[in-house]
Amino acid sequence: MNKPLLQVTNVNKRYGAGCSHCEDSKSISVEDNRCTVCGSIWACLDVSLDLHKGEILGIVGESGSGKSSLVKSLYFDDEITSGIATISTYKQGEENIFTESAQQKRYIRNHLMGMVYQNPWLGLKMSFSSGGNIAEKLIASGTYHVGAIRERATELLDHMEIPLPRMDELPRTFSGGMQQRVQISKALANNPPILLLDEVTTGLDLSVQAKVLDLIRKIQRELHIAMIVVSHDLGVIRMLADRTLVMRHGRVVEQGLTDQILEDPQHPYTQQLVHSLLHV
Ligand SMILES: Nc1ncnc2c1ncn2[C@@H]1O[C@H](COP(=O)(O)OP(=O)(O)OP(=O)(O)O)[C@@H](O)[C@H]1O
Repeated sequence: MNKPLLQVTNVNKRYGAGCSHCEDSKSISVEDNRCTVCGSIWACLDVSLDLHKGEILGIVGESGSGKSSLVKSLYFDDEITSGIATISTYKQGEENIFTESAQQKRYIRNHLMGMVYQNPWLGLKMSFSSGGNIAEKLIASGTYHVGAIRERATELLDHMEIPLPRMDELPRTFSGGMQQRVQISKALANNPPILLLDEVTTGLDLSVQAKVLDLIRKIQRELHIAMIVVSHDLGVIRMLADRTLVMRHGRVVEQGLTDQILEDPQHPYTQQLVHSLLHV
């Protein structure tokens, strides 16, 4: 198989000062990721994953399992404690992006990745119009021509089924589902090969959620973009992900093809998740 587009190896993310006891990840219980000595929380423990070109990788787990910490670290919103991540189209996949300079990290964020947050206030500037939000991302990645920006914004908003007359309106006046669609348009503005989506449909009404999920599937099919989709909801993961990683207390407890995980979950925690999905 080709080299993964994104390869993450043994990522650890700790909140708190840490101590000699928890430096050894084996001393952290699989039932609780808090260090019993210093109280630090190990949000990610030895997390490794591969993301291939054009695939959707789902990350599922209950609240607090470390999913957001992982994607926020990949987008450099948060610093990791240790670990490696490489992107095959960045410096031939030979540099650990976590140890790059602030300037290089900005380059990676602006050219190689897009991020869609659960909370649209984190991904959008509510005092800019929706077109202005897309312009901001395009300018950050080196597109300055006003006509080209306007054209790209029109194309993206149309793709996400946002009525074009609303391009000049503030997203603060939009519904939750529309805000998420503007956020996705903004994240796609610079054509990144990798899109990170963190609980993007959580909190939306079911019909609105279905529309956003459909649009995500559509853009993945049309643009062949690789995505990491984080959700506590296995139903969302089932709709979107080719492969799935199950996280619990900071650790990856199971991974495989989504269909396989749904049909024959191996870990007791995954069995519980699948059972609750089938019995709602
Ligand atoms: N800024 C922070 N300071 C201290 N602890 C944090 C911080 N952010 C997250 N944590 C802790 O890290 C662990 C993992 O949190 P994280 O948000 O990554 O989980 P999650 O699986 O994304 O859950 P959710 O969907 O509820 O956000 C939790 O125990 C959480 O309390």
